[in-house]
Amino acid sequence: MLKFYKYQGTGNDFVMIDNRDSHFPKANQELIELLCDRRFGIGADGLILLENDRDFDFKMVYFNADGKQSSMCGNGGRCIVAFAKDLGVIQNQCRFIAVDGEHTAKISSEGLVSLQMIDVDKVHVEKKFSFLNTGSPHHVEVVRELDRYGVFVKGKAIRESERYAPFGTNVNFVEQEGPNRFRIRTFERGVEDETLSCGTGATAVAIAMYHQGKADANDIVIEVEGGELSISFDKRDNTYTNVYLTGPAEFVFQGTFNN
Ligand SMILES: N[C@@H](CCC[C@H](N)C(=O)O)C(=O)O
Repeated sequence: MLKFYKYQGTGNDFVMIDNRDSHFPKANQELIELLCDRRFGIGADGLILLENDRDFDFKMVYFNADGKQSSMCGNGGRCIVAFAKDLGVIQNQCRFIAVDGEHTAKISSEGLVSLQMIDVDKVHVEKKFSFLNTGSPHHVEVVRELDRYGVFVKGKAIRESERYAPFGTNVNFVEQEGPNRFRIRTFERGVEDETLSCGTGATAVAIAMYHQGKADANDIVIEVEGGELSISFDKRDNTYTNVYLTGPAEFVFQGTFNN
């Protein structure tokens, strides 16, 4: 019997496992895929292990719904902070280690989790899109009529295109809603579908829009299908630093899985 917890951050949902005693068989890709399966398992966009680390409050190990370990997950990072607090591992602030390095985070009195993301020193800008890495790789493209946009078909084609082979990319389609406010829809690598939110994606869009002069504040609101995220940063010598991703991260339910 496997004890699990389910969390979500703006609709990006995760199976959380307290793996401080190292009991979880993390090489078992089929099991992780099954746990994330929405019909035969618990259902989630990804699975996250909370583990002990000698130098940090905890370690985050992230797997996409396809069962493979992947790059950083921003919403998952915010959710594991809420999970660590619920387990009593931390109080309202922490320092943890993930695949892309060290992260700090704070939980506000309203329960919003603010997660420091990696610095970004490269934004590749083309006429029709931009590409940057915010812990995970992101293609960012401004489109019209986002509501009716073919996110699945167009996102999948870009994700699988020669340009991003062999590793692929996440794909964000963006529409400006107002000054320093954007709405996005994201096709996620490893889920191979549109998700309701992507934290590293929202961060990438905020930085890409600022970088191209479509935003002029260093605090940007990103509306995602599952809610609202805000991204703040400083720009120094062409590097985006003190990048913070802020939004809700909530416990949904817990249970045991018969494996
Ligand atoms: N949902 C995530 C991104 C997770 C990683 C991504 N699917 C990848 O493999 O690149 C987020 O909130 O950042």
